[in-house]
Amino acid sequence: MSPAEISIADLTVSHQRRPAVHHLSGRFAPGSLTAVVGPNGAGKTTLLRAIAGLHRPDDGRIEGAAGQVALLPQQSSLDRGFPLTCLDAVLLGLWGEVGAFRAIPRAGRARAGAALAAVGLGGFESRPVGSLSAGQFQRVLFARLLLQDAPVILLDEPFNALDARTSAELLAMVHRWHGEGRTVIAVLHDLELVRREFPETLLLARDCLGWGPTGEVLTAANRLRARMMAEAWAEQAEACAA
Ligand SMILES: Nc1ncnc2c1ncn2[C@@H]1O[C@H](COP(=O)(O)OP(=O)(O)OP(=O)(O)O)[C@@H](O)[C@H]1O
Repeated sequence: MSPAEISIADLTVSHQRRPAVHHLSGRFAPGSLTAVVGPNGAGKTTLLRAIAGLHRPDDGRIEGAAGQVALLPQQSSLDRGFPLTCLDAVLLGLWGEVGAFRAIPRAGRARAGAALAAVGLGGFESRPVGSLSAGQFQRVLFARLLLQDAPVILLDEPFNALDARTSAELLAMVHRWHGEGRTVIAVLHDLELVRREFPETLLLARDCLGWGPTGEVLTAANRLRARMMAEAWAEQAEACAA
C-alpha cells in the first residue's frame, strides 16, 4: 500500500452559509492513525465528508484525497429499511471500480463474500441488512471498507453502540489497516480509547484547537476551550467574512 497524505489548507465548509469547519489547516501524514474529537456539532462529520468529496468547501483546499478514500458513515445516517442483502451492501464498495450500472464481475462477488467472512459474517450473504443487529451491520460496513481497499480510510464513530467484543475486533481491523501503511482517520467520542489507541489527534470545535500527538492535544486546557466554544456557538451565525 503506497502511503497517502491528506493536506488541508485554510478549509472552511458550511451548511446553509453557517460554517461547520472554519479555517482548518494541517496534514494527515502518510500512514498516520488520527482521532478527530470534539463536542457535538464541532464539524467532525462535515470534515470527513468534505475529505470524501461529499461536501464542497466554501474556501480552502483538500489535497491528496481524490480517488484515495473509503468512508464509513455514521450508522444513524443510514437507512436500513432499503431491501439490500448483506452481499449487496458490501458490493456497493465496488461502485467506484465498476460503476453503478455495470454487472459486478464474478470475482467481485467472491471478494465481497470473502470480506464478509473476514468480519465474522460468513454465511450472511443473503440476509437482508434490515434484519441485522447494530453490531452485525457495522461488520457489514467494515466488510465494504475491506472490499474498497483504499489507501485512506475515514471512520465516523466506528464503535458507537457496539458491545466490547465487536468493538475489540473492529479496532483490531483498524490497527491492521494502520499496520499496512494506510492513512486512517476516525471520529470518536471516547477519549480514553483515543488516548490508548490513537497516536495522533485533531481536536475540532469548528476551529482547530489542537492537531498533533494525542497527549499534547488532549490537555485539560484544550478540552475546556472546546467545551466553552461549543457553549458559545451561535447556530444562526452567518459565514465569516475573513
Ligand atoms: N446537512 C446539514 N444541513 C444543515 N446543517 C448541517 C448539516 N449537517 C451538519 N449541519 C450542521 O453543521 C454543524 C456541524 O455538524 P457535524 O455533523 O459536522 O458535527 P459533528 O462534530 O460531527 O457532531 P456530532 O458529534 O454530534 O456527530 C452542526 O451545527 C450541524 O447542525
